[in-house]
Amino acid sequence: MDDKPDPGPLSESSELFSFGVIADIQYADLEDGYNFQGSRRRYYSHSLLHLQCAIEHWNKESSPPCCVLQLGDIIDGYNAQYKASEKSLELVLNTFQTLKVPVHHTWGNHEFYNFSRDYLTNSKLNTRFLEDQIARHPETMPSESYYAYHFVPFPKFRFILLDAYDMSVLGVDQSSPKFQQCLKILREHNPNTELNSPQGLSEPQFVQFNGGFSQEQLNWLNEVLTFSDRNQEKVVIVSHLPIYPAASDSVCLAWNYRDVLAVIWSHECVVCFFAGHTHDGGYSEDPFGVHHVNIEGVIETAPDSQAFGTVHVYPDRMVLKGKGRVPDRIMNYKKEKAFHF
Ligand SMILES: Nc1ncnc2c1ncn2[C@@H]1O[C@H](COP(=O)(O)OP(=O)(O)O)[C@@H](O)[C@H]1O
Repeated sequence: MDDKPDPGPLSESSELFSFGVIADIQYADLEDGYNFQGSRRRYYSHSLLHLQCAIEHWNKESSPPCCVLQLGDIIDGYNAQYKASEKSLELVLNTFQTLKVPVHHTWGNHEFYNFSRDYLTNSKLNTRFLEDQIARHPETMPSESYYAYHFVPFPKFRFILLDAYDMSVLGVDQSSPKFQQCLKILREHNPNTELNSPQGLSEPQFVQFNGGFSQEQLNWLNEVLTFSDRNQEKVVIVSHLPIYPAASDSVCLAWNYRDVLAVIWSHECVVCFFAGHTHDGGYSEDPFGVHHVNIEGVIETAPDSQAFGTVHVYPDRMVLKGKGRVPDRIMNYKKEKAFHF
């Protein structure tokens, strides 16, 4: 199944560590279905078998990954309709229990179709306990009002998990001021009666199934990246929603993707940004040398294929080795920014 050519010559330098990536499992105990347009088949129950295969692969690696990044939408919204949200989540999380390394969970729209933000905060999908704190830098501590944190899986490498539904009408108490504020933003950009429809929009990302980043979260991100720049760290950012138009269907972008890009582009340290949501995947290197990688969704992956990857980290680059429909990618660090160990 993995008969793709090698991703090009690798330099003599040795691998420092690796990590796994997987997106949009969207498990449900249902017959196959289709996406909204009817153009992509969705394999709701087979997605669990895809996850099991990915975990078996990571567990068997001679040099195991340091962790796995689960990019959100772990179970499908249909579970809520069938009152199966908790049962399905338990099944998928029990499968993740067989993984021998930690998993970091990101939250996507389907998390909010099934659960409230409060429920998620108190659930096993909250992996903030895996965060690292920076002593004497309280400005790098995330607030409790969004689900985001950072951690250091290997010296000089910082991973940041972002909350792309910090500003959203999903999962928020409808009587709260935040809900009213988010609904106002959404309505200002989307006059459609059906707020999930991007029809006629000049900014098609303003749909109900997307969300955005609050100024508070962006300020926090800026502080963490400032610390990373100063300490010559390499940074990997993870979010359910993509932020770079050339790597994604425009309907799938975060509402205020430009604001996140502006923060990232004002720093040197960011190597790559991993997202899910766009089930067809995508990749682009932006003009500032940041690699945007959208991982193909498990839910739209046929039983005879696969959709996950392992990223191998070297002193001068990261190499994504994809399985099945996830392509290999070489992500060189910005010029002059390679580590010389
Ligand atoms: N073009 C559209 N017009 C109206 N509703 C839509 C449109 N695209 C998606 N939706 C609705 O938005 C919700 C999320 O869409 P879905 O494709 O299931 O999201 P995801 O890709 O995250 O699985 C669903 O309820 C779907 O019916």
